[in-house]
Amino acid sequence: MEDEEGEELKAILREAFGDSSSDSDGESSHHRQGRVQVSDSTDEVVKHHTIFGDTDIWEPITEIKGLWIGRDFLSTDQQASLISALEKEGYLTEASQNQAMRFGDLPTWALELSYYIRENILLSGYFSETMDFISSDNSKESHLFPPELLWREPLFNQLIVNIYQPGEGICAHVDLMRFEDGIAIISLESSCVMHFSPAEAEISHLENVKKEAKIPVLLTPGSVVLMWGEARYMWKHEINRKPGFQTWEGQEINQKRRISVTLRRLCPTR
Ligand SMILES: O=C(O)CCC(=O)C(=O)O
Ligand SMILES: [Fe+2]
Repeated sequence: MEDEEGEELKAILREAFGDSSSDSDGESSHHRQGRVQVSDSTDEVVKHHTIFGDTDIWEPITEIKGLWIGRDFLSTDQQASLISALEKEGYLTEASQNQAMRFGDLPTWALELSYYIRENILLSGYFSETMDFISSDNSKESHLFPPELLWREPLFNQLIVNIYQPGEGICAHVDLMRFEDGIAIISLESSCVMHFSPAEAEISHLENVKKEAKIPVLLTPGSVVLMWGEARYMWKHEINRKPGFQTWEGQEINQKRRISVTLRRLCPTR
């Protein structure tokens, strides 16, 4: 019975996220523009469409090295599939449950998500096996993810699902050192602003950064945040959803339930 359910879930996820070996997903299961699409003989330049993938979903947060956001990383259908996978796990049943954690062998949906992240980074146009084109700032010429992190196996082996009711958030923190570098956070449901501020102990290592700096990053549903290097070790991140803190471009963001899936890798135990 469990196996059957597992197979069913796998099928749903394959349909939504696509199979990395045969990428035949059409517009129906993929609202954002296709990742693998060739233009017709009219030769018109179709923005967003390249045979190498969606380069334009990725945006560096230029103030913070190693911080990138992939907007519309998951289509509306993919977000719905992910939410139903979380529902099937029983994570969303009780409003009082605000966190679920898994270590080691991740469930199929999380493995699919990990492969999908890797695939998108590889296809992004901001990835090089050698790091030699990396620029010293966090511009478009810099790196989305370092190759040694992208190719580790497994890419992630720990996940946390955070379920935030309106008004709930997470205090400023640097993720625990028991996790390796290279963290991905997928956002679902309500949009919110995550603020980054320099970690006190690291301020002297951060060039041209004032200690009171606070960098807002808008996390929209279906987006993925990639954090590595300075962003992971030298900056704290927080989400304050108390009234008055969630504004973007002068507008208050209506706060409903928000779900995030954080994927990380544990440091090897000695
Ligand atoms: O919910 C989020 O987007 C962030 C979660 C987070 O920072 C954490 O679990 O360490
Ligand atoms: Fe965190």
